[in-house]
Amino acid sequence: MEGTPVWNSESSLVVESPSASSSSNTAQEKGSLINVDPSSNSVEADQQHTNNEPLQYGGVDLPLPDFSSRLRDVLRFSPDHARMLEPHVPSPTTPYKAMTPKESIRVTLTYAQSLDGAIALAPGMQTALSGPESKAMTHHLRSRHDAILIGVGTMLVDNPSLNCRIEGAGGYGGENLEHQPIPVIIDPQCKWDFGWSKVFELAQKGKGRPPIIVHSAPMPRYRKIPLQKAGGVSMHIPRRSFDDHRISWNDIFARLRLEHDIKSVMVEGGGSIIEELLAPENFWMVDSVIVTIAPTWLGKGAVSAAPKDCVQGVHKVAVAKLKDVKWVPLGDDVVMCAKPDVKVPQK
Ligand SMILES: NC(=O)c1ccc[n+]([C@@H]2O[C@H](COP(=O)([O-])OP(=O)(O)OC[C@H]3O[C@@H](n4cnc5c(N)ncnc54)[C@H](O)[C@@H]3O)[C@@H](O)[C@H]2O)c1
Ligand SMILES: Nc1nc(=O)c(N)c(NC[C@H](O)[C@H](O)[C@H](O)COP(=O)(O)O)[nH]1
Repeated sequence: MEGTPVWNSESSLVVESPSASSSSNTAQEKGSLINVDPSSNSVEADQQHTNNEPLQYGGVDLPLPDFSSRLRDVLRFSPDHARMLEPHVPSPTTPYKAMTPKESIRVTLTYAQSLDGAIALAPGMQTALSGPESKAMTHHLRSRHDAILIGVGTMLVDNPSLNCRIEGAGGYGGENLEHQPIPVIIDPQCKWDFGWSKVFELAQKGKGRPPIIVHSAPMPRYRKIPLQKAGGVSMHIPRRSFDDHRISWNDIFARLRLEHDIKSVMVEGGGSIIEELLAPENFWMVDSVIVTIAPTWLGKGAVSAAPKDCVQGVHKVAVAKLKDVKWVPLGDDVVMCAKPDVKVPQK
């Protein structure tokens, strides 16, 4: 389809951050980044002088301008909006709800949809739905989670950066890899070629962390070696059973917590992943739902975020419900923040 809007790809930076450093897969409780200017969402870098040669005037060296935090495509999110979202993002005081303390991980399900409940124009198509303000919100959310999780379908279609480009995050004016989430890709059959991805490029540049790939089929050496060389991790989790190719979400979240100390994960899609987590057997694992609704209709044939229907006895019932709902207008979009209205099953 011609003229389909897509999100801008990763920023080529005018000035390299001096502090790119080694990455670690050990997660930490995350604090908040302070973003000072609510009126602006991106900072254009001054392109007039980008190398490290001293500027000269009449044979005299002039002091170099300070570009350290003036990076192209760096995003800002208004502190007022950040405060409104605060009860819906993980913080060290948010109680865990999982079954055992070891399995405790806070899960935020977040995505953008049209007015007809679609997340992309067609299968295999990246579609920009979030406006600039809600895009900045997504990156603010990324800064507040230890990990960001997507399905391989999204990875193959979108080739996303999966890093945090909020001003002050590591590689974007901040130190090391501070506030950069660990990308987690659910890729049961090892289809993703990490070596040719943006995630790889950003990890090499110190602007994002190397990923964890969750798979159930054996990972071939030609995939594993570049992954491990870059500091990434292959996490083998067997599928549920012989006739169910899926991996259990309880296993995925428990292993992320137990083996990598990931205490919070932001699930960004795509369609199949959202549908699975909204299903009654999984929805209790979700702590927070944050959905951006964009003022557009994508039409029939679009990729929907609709879970399988639910029948109790002979009656159809709602699949999933929310409570503590808050609506936050952000630019032309509206963002719904809420908590699942479900009981945690007892073991
Ligand atoms: N609007 C948004 O917020 C948003 C967000 C993300 C993706 N998208 C769009 O969604 C589309 C991709 O969606 P999709 O449904 O094709 O792909 P997906 O990203 O949901 O990935 C699906 C794949 O993940 C794996 N998977 C999922 N659950 C699994 C489980 N329990 N066990 C084992 N493997 C599992 C399977 O291989 C499956 O084929 C793209 O068009 C993308 O642009 C939109
Ligand atoms: N919040 C949101 N609004 C959208 O309009 C849209 N298309 C996505 N899609 C999510 C998906 O994971 C994308 O691939 C990444 O959002 C790409 O963004 P990055 O390169 O990682 O910054 N997400």
